[in-house]
Amino acid sequence: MAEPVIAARDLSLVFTTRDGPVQALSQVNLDIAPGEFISLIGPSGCGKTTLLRVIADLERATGGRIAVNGRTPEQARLARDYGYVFQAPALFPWRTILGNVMLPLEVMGIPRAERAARAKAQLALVNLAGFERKFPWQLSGGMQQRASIARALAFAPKLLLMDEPFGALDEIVRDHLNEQLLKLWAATGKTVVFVTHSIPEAVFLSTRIVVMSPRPGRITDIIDCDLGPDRPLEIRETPAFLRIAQRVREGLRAGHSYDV
Ligand SMILES: Nc1ncnc2c1ncn2[C@@H]1O[C@H](COP(=O)(O)OP(=O)(O)OP(=O)(O)O)[C@@H](O)[C@H]1O
Repeated sequence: MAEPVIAARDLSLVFTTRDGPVQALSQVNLDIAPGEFISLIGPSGCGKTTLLRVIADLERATGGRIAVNGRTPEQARLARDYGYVFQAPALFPWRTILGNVMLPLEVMGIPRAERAARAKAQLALVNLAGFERKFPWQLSGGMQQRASIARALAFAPKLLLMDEPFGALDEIVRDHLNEQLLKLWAATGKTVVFVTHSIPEAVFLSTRIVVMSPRPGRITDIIDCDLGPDRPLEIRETPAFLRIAQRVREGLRAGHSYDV
C-alpha cells in the first residue's frame, strides 16, 4: 500500500462532560490510501463526526495515534492538507458565491486576480459557472452545498473531509449531487472521507465503507465496495450493489444496541 493519507492506531477520544466521561472513540484502527473514497456510516452518536474532526485537528484524541499525510493533524491543518465540508453550507450571506469561495485564498494572501481565477475554476468543477455574482440566499440548498464544496476545494487539497454534506437535501437533489461528487472524485483523484447515515449513498460513492457502532464509538466492520469507477445511478438496482448494501445493513444491525 502507498503511504497512507490517514493512519489511525488504537485511536480513542474521551470527552469529559458534567455527567461524566463520554467515550466517543475507542480503539479505532484505520488506514486510508491515496485516492480512496471512504464512507463512515453508523447510528447517531457512534463517533463519525468526532473521527472526522480528529483528522481535521478540530478535536484532539486522548489516546492512540493518528497521522495525516505522515504528519500530526495539527501540522496537516497548518499545511492546508485538507478541505472540510460541513453538514450545513455555512456560507457568509453578505458575500457573493465567488466571494465565499475566494475567502480561504484571501486568508492565505493569494493575489486578487489569481484567487478569482482559482475560485472560478472550482465553481466550474461543481457546475456553478455563471452563479459567481449571486448571493447564497439566491441559490437552492443543493447549489449552496456545491458552493461549499468548491470553497473546500479552493486550496486544491488532495484530501476532502465531508460531514454528511447532503443530509438535509431531498432525495432527487441528493442523487444528482452524488453523481456529481463521484465524477469530481474520478476526475481529480482526491482522497475523500465522507460521513453519511444512508446505506445507498455509502455504497454508491465508496471504495470502502467503515461501519461504526456507539457506546463506545468504534469500528465494527470495513466493507470493500468494488463496483468499479463507472457508476450510473441505475447501478443501485444491480445484484452486486444490493449484496454490498445488505452486508452494510447486517454490519449496522450487529453493532446496534437496543438499550434505548
Ligand atoms: N464536544 C463534545 N462534548 C461532549 N460530548 C461530545 C462532544 N461531541 C460529541 N460528543 C459525544 O460523543 C459521541 C459521538 O458523537 P459524534 O457527534 O461524533 O457522533 P456521530 O456518529 O457523528 O452522530 P450523528 O450521526 O448524530 O452526527 C456522542 O455520544 C456525543 O454526544
